[in-house]
Amino acid sequence: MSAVLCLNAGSSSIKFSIYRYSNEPSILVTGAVSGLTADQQYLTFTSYNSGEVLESIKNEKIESPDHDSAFRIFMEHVDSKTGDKRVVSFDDIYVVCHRIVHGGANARPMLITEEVYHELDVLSDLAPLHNQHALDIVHSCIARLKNAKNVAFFDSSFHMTIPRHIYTYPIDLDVQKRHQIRKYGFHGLSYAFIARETSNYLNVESSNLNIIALHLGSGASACAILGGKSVNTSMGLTPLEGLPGATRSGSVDPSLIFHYHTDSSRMSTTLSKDMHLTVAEDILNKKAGWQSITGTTDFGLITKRALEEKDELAKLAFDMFVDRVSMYVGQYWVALKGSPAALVFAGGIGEKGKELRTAVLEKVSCLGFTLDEELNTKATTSSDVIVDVSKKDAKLKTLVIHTDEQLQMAKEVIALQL
Ligand SMILES: Nc1ncnc2c1ncn2[C@@H]1O[C@H](COP(=O)(O)OP(=O)(O)O)[C@@H](O)[C@H]1O
Ligand SMILES: CC(=O)OP(=O)(O)O
Ligand SMILES: [Mg+2]
Repeated sequence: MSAVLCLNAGSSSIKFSIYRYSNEPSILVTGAVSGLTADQQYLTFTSYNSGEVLESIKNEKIESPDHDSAFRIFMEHVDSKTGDKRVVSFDDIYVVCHRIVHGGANARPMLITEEVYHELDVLSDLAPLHNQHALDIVHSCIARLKNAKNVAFFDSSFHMTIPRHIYTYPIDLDVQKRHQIRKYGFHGLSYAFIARETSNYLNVESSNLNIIALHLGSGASACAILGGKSVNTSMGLTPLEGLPGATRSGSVDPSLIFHYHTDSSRMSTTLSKDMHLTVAEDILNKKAGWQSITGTTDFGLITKRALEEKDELAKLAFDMFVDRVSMYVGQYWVALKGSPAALVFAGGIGEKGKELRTAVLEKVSCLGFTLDEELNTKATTSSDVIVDVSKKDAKLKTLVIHTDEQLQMAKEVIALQL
């Protein structure tokens, strides 16, 4: 048997899937380790035999300090037998697909050679919560799966269709050119998955598909898709721009950092003159976001505290997120000339956060989007890839899509016959 291993190193989780290598990839093993930015990590793991569940572990508490150790734990499970059966052996793995968040201006997947590895290593600074973790895993795969090819899939590739006046920043053009500074955008594998699934669901040719897509997880972004292509997205040079995340500030006034001083009651740029730029970057990427307001990275918990326990700071974080997300829906409504066919929610929060969807829909209902509360509740636990949560006969659809970056990579690698 020939198999494809797909690895998706997110900022707070790592997701893994192994498929049989065939025209329509069929699932053999899938799993995730979540909570990598929290005190406790959880493992989920399911293996299948001809579509039937063979072994299932749900949210088992584990200790995993980083992405690479989570990957090792997953591989130990793959290697262990259930009864006398092993669903897939390491020797079966023919190709490993790695989700690499920052791929520079590369529009296509690349076979990872030593040269490509170093090229990606250089980009690590531009995705400080992602690229290095993914590259550590590439390293482990090269050492452990000696027969397998390693292919890099870039989250930024999907956005290479964004027009120049949108991807250009209003700063010195020579500097931008010299340092390849531009809006790149991320979550592209998820948006490619969403675009394909929505186009099938709505029975609209991909070249006619206009949607606003929201990928809301530990990192959150919005994307305007016009004619099946990304024409704008909220993340930028790095995944820091745009919406706030679990530990990321999202867009703030760039001067704010010069006034950021925890030990002084006075505001002055001279007080922060000793703040090194990497410290600033660290604060905005790792010590900001809703964790800095509420003390937790768990948006499910924030929602519960905000709406059930009436916790003031949780409510503040919740309302801030709803505000920022709704503003992008408005902005992209204009980008799509008022003609999107659907608003799509995806990512950990987009898929599980029914309260968040309700709150965002309240804000954007003036545009014509609707939400059926019963379907909204069902969507969170549904195993369907797409759940239509709009009201009956709504012209504009509101959809929840259980996005799957691993399956997107598997389909692409098989189509490319890599
Ligand atoms: N019931 C829930 N309601 C809202 N958010 C949730 C819920 N369960 C999990 N989440 C959030 O989903 C996020 C993880 O999203 P995910 O897209 O899986 O992760 P990553 O960004 O690491 O890829 C976490 O911030 C978590 O708090
Ligand atoms: C790009 C990004 O922020 O990804 P994730 O949400 O998986 O951390
Ligand atoms: Mg993710």
